[in-house]
Amino acid sequence: MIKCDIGFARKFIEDDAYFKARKKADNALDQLRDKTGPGSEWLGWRDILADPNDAELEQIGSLGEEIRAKADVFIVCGIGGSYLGAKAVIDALSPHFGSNGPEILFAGHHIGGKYLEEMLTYLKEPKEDGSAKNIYLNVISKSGSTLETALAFRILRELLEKMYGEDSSEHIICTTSKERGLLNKVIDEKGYRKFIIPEDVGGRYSVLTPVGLLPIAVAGIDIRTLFYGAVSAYNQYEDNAEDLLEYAALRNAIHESGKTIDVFATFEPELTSLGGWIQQLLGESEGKEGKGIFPTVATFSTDLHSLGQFIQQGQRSLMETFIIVEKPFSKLRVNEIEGDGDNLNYLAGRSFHEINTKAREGTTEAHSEGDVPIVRISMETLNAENIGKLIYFFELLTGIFVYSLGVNPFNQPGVEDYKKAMYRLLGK
Ligand SMILES: O=P(O)(O)OC[C@H]1O[C@H](O)[C@H](O)[C@@H](O)[C@@H]1O
Repeated sequence: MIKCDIGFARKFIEDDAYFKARKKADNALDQLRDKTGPGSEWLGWRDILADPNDAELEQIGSLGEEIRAKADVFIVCGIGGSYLGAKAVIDALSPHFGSNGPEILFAGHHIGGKYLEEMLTYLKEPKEDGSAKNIYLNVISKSGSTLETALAFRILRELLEKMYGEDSSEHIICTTSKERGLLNKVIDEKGYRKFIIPEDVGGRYSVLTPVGLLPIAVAGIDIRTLFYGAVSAYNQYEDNAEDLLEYAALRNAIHESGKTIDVFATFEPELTSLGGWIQQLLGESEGKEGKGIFPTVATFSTDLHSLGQFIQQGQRSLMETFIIVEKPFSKLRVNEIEGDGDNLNYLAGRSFHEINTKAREGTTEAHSEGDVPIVRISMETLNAENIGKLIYFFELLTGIFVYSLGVNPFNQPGVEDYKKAMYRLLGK
């Protein structure tokens, strides 16, 4: 179960304001369930959990295994919702160093030429035994026309065609919409394998579709456990969404009170990328019509040594949301040394988990005293099931909170503005 504790934040909000916001949250949940809110044609992220497609999970799982067995390198080519979810889950559940399967690289998520150039060089370099790397490429784009992704795909596709000739179609898997978009033209031409992104699931809500699931499976993570974690959260909140309603109401009341920034912070470096996924999910959903609380991401205690000063004493425009793992997932303890030259023997025998927990408790105390409302979201252990639950927790929270602001959570009209200006400047 995902726990949500608003206790450290609730005291910053008057009862009247909270109960008013709570009413809005209750109505927002009704709108989601009855499909009566704006953008209700985009609620497929709920439907896929209400009626799981086991055959597709099986198919993605076995392709993931096949690629794991064959590939040295697997490239995820996508941007925004087409890579952030996969990266979040993979980083949360994979080893930091070394690899237990193909090396997973990301491309198509920016226009940095040096990065792509160096990637090409790296891909062409032989392995230690002198043989060529076996490379697989998963291009992921619902629209098929996103410039960053399309450009990287063009460059990488050329390399794979040079390396594998006719067989290159074996090495390229496309994840895109059923019929729309330019990628479908290329798929028809070249015969690439294809996975479909349901029309009614927007990019930032798509991690539990083939968009996220194939890369996650290639990383060796059990996608069924992940997916069914989300399914159990779905069932739980269909039954009782009290926690989420409280959190959405509180966030709404904090928004009303004029706070403009929510720092999504974790004390576990494994969860930094999860912050990136939450940032898009909430940010693109709520940031419209002059409304929203800007979601930003921090990893503590690292960033307490850079952003901590501002959070403690800078402009009081902040709230924080801590993402917590309760149980230790490392055994490391502090060793005792003779002479205690570094004065750390007082910690000897204690685990890093305990020290990290004290850092979190100390931060909660200090930031609360600095008038920063803190919400604590926690899972008991870091595993695929709980990450699945957390994914649905934040998807549903986003839907409820953004509807309670009176905003459509499922479009992103503002993103087009930079694209239009860029295309004009490029002479498209
Ligand atoms: O999957 P794609 O169509 O390439 O879209 C990738 C991303 O870019 C867009 O500009 C949107 O703002 C995002 O919501 C989306 O996730």
